[in-house]
Amino acid sequence: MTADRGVSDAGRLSGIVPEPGVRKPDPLLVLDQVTRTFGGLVAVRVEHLEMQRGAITALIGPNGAGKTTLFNVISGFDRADGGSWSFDGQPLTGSPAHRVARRGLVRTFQLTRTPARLTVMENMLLAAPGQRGERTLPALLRPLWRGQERDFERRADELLDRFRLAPLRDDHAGTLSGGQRKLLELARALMARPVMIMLDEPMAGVNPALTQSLLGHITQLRDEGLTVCFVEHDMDVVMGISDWVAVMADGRLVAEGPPHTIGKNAAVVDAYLGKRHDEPGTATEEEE
Ligand SMILES: Nc1ncnc2c1ncn2[C@@H]1O[C@H](COP(=O)(O)OP(=O)(O)OP(=O)(O)O)[C@@H](O)[C@H]1O
Repeated sequence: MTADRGVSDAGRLSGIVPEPGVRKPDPLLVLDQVTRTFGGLVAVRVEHLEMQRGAITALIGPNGAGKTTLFNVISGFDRADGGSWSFDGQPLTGSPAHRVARRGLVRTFQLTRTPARLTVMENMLLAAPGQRGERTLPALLRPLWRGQERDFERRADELLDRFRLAPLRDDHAGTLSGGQRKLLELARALMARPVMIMLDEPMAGVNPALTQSLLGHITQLRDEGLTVCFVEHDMDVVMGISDWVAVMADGRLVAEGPPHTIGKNAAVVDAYLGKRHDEPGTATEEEE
């Protein structure tokens, strides 16, 4: 996980034509003709989308654009009706969540999934890869398993230190603030040493101070070589940390480009204004 390659992976996006479906110099995740329908509703219909390795890609769009559904499909928490996608050059289409995670693609959820009655450390260990335990492991191998447990605990402690959650190690997750839970969710996602993380609204419900801290952590992870895709409604956050922005509306990819180009893009303006004209705006839209 190092970005020490002369020009960073994210930097290699400069000069790419900002148009939907454009090819990237070193794509890690590639989607083709991905569709997901619910009854008669087409929630996702993405013709082609590439996410650059080592970059932070923001996935934005009005409410109901299909962002979470796309996350669910790719990460194996939902099924697609059609299409294919690959990760690091190998097919990933239709892989269930545990296999997707094993391949190095881990996602977080809009609403955190940190079991409240478990301690922070227990939450971390629950996210360890493999989840090998005494039930599944023959008694003879138990010493090996204990060794693995110690490795996981060491990894968990490193991450809790990194995210300044170490003092809360033995507290129940339920006692954490919304922002601390988001940090824990991020730390949990990193237990498996992923190649890419997909974060669904990582800043939602986080106070401004912790938002800054989370943003710093995400850019630092990118600088270490991690590929990041995140869904976000807060445009300051999107403009602040993303290397590239992909915009969805009505299930389709309607625009993509560097953050500074997106606000001026007619398709993006249409997507948001259309939404605003059709129905009462959301709090986020009204703030813009
Ligand atoms: N399980 C489901 N059953 C039926 N319709 C669904 C389901 N999940 C999503 N949808 C619909 O699919 C469309 C896309 O929803 P999705 O949640 O992916 O949008 P989004 O861009 O993530 O929105 P938001 O920003 O509000 O989270 C919406 O019209 C939504 O109502």
